[in-house]
Amino acid sequence: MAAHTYLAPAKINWFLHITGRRADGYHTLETVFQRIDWCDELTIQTTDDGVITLTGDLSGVAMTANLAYRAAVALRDRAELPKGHSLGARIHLAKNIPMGAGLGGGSSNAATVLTALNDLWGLDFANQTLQKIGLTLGADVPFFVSDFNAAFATGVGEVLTPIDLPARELFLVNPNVHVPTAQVFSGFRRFGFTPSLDVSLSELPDLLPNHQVFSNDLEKSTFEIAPAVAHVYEVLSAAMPDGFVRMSGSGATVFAMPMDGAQRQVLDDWRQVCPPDWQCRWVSTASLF
Ligand SMILES: C[C@](O)(CO)[C@H](O)COP(=O)(O)OP(=O)(O)OC[C@H]1O[C@@H](n2ccc(N)nc2=O)[C@H](O)[C@@H]1O
Ligand SMILES: Nc1ncnc2c1ncn2[C@@H]1O[C@H](COP(=O)(O)OP(=O)(O)OP(=O)(O)O)[C@@H](O)[C@H]1O
Repeated sequence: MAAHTYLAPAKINWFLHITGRRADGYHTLETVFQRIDWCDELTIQTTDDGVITLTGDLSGVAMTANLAYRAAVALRDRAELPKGHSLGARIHLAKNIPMGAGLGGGSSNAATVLTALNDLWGLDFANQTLQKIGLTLGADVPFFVSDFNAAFATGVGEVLTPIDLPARELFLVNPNVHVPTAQVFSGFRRFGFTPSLDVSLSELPDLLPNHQVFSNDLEKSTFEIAPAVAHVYEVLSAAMPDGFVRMSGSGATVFAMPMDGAQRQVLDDWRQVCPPDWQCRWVSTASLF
């Protein structure tokens, strides 16, 4: 069968407040996810031989541990097939989104495989069902399975309410360090966390770039684990004293939203001196589809 190519976008978290901890150890949170136009690319061809393979940029992650591969297996396990019928797929992954970056790259890969194979295999599961399957793969997967450009999320990130946010240009800096999410969550408590928001969802879009109201409760834990992330945060904050600077997810990526042309120029100038092994880029939150 013909091969189909899909873009898997990354996300940022505009803020991330920890609101509690479940019995299973996962933390509940409130956050706003928004997609950005920094994408991985997946090419998928289906077969009826019952074999699923993943090739391309596996970046040291064994195929069977890769979230793109695990998504295909999870979906196939849920399919009720007529006797003798078997589902297979050849998946090729081209990575652009850095891993362990707080950008949800692996989660986005998983979501893209779920939605694409649901269509190509003719399974027609409802999106809500795909989100539930996605949640077994990672807390960010349900957002990427949804078709929301931006969403307010609670739970561990699976209770989603879409919100309309304006398209913005953001300056992202990833200092090329891999931050283990588990270690970040295990260490944040010492630094305290933000009380739950008391703003209505309708107020959120206008309030969002307000540095005082919205924070990321994981920042200090990540800064301690990876001082390079703290350095990026300090440099961008110094460059834009009244701008919006925030770490995304559990890091290592920090993003800045310039408030005016002068701040945009400052970031562009800073880009010229960005260390060669760091990834510094402008991205847009405009809807991709
Ligand atoms: C930080 C975020 O990226 C925000 O978007 C997500 O909450 C991360 O969720 P995720 O990708 O599912 O995280 P994983 O990398 O699978 O989780 C690694 C470990 O981080 C801890 N973890 C993760 C998510 C969460 N809400 N609470 C946690 O305590 C758990 O110990 C988990 O075993
Ligand atoms: N296809 C994949 N792409 C990226 N990472 C993957 C993939 N499959 C498995 N992983 C593993 O999952 C981990 C988390 O990857 P992912 O990119 O989803 O999270 P992240 O970049 O840390 O973003 P966040 O912290 O927001 O979840 C990686 O560190 C990697 O070891």
